Amino acid sequence: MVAKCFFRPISLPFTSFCPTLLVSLKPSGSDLTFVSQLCIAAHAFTCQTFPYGPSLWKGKIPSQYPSDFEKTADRKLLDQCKEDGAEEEKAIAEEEFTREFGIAALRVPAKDCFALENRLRGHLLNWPRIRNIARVPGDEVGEEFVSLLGDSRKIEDEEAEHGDLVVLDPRTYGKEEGDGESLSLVLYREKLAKEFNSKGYVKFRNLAKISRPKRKKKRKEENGDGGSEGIERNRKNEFAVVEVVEEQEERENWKGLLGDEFKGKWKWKGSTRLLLLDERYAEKRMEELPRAIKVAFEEAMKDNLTSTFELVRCKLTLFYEYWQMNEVLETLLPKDMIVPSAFETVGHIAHLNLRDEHLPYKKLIAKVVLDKHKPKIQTVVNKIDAIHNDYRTMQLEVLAGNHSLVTMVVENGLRFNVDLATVYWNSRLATERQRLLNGFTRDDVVCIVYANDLNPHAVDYLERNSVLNKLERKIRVFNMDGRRFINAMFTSEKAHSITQVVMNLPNDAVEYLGMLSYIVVLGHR
Ligand SMILES: C[S@@+](CC[C@H](N)C(=O)[O-])C[C@H]1O[C@@H](n2cnc3c(N)ncnc32)[C@H](O)[C@@H]1O
Repeated sequence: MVAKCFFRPISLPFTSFCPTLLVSLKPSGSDLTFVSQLCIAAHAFTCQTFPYGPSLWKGKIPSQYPSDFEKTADRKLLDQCKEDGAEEEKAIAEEEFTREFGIAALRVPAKDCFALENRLRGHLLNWPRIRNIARVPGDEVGEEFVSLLGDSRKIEDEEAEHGDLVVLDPRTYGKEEGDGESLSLVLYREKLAKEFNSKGYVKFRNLAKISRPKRKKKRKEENGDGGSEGIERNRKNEFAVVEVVEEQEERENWKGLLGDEFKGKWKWKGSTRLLLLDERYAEKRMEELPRAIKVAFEEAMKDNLTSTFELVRCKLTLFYEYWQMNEVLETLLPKDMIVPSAFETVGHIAHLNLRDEHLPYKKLIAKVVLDKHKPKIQTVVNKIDAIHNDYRTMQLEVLAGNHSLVTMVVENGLRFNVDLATVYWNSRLATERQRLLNGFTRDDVVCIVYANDLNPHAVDYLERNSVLNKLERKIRVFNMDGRRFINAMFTSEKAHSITQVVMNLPNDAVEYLGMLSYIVVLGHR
């Protein structure tokens, strides 16, 4: 089961992703010691055994892909990234992140699945984002079909009524008859078809549905999409697929005859669901399973439901879409490199602060960030220089996604349009802004806010945003140097009504105090 040992400090829980807070990737001296010690502990642990749960290093790579992950196209791509300075947006070979896991499951009647899930919870698969009640194609069977073909008690009644079927039915299910040959499903279906009367499908009306391909599907086939099925078709919308592996062959036979819709219901047992069992039971037989499962099985046997309570082997396939950003990056970046695990978000923009060592891989990192946080994130940028201009705007390089740096931020119920190319914005200040608001008292409430910023773009956005939030009548906007603004305010009669001044220009604000005893900073908002 264990494919490879993988020791990466980033796997430690305290480095987990936080969408709004930019976690520093450079620990301070004392932190570093702490990290190293924990890493050693983590290494010792992973060396002995793989932790519970799915991992790109644990699952089986589907046979059509290279078995040595180190030499995949992505690895070559990385080398290429280094050579060409990561100029192009890199495509990721998503298929190479597909992993298959063998697991066991209980097939149970659909109507009982929630009760059984509750009852057997401790024994079910507990992997992130994987539901332990699984559906497989064809597990839904209409009541008419159950009574028509699936329920053994009803079939017995039918047999008594229609002598021919008594002969045909056992052969359909693969049993030998007098002549030693097993009757094909085609013959069985023909026999059923003879039961139709001239008015139409009175008795077997659902067989009409079976014979007729669905319109939607037909259209798909015309478009050339019809060939892809099973995993390929599912994976467009899903990050994981469960397949029952034991019945593959038989199912294919039924599928050929009756169409996709019925390929999973070859035994006509009625609607069923799969309860995925914990990974440690993957290879176990029924008698080796925990008592709770065996008791549930015995109860089902007593109720004569054995046909819909069985242990089956499954293949759980996880696709690129399943894996988290750090899991994908851990496999893509060089082993000794700390994986960027966090970024700041401003509206639709993810703002990275990459270290120098990441720069050769910046496009690849950005692509993974984009893939893993769509649709909320549409653009990934990296800060390319420290802020050292008066307007405090950042030099940003767009690494992936659309190139628009104009975005909408919602904070404390207010909406702000900002253009990161021309205006300073820092989502991390949201808490500080809230703290300031909390500090105001009833007596501090002023009907008019005097707002000033040196940056004309910031002032432009301030005006737009005050309109956007229907506050334009309560805000007076100025575009002046802070010193002049404060002097002007406090030499006018407006000074009498001002109780608070907020000034968030940390470097210089203190110099603007001038004649004030206490000061507020008014930024571009
Ligand atoms: C740290 S940003 C804060 C922006 C905004 N108030 C906020 O909270 O997001 C500092 C702001 O001070 C403005 N600024 C810089 N020098 C200034 C000056 N001399 N007078 C007035 N505003 C100034 C910058 O344009 C920038 O928007």
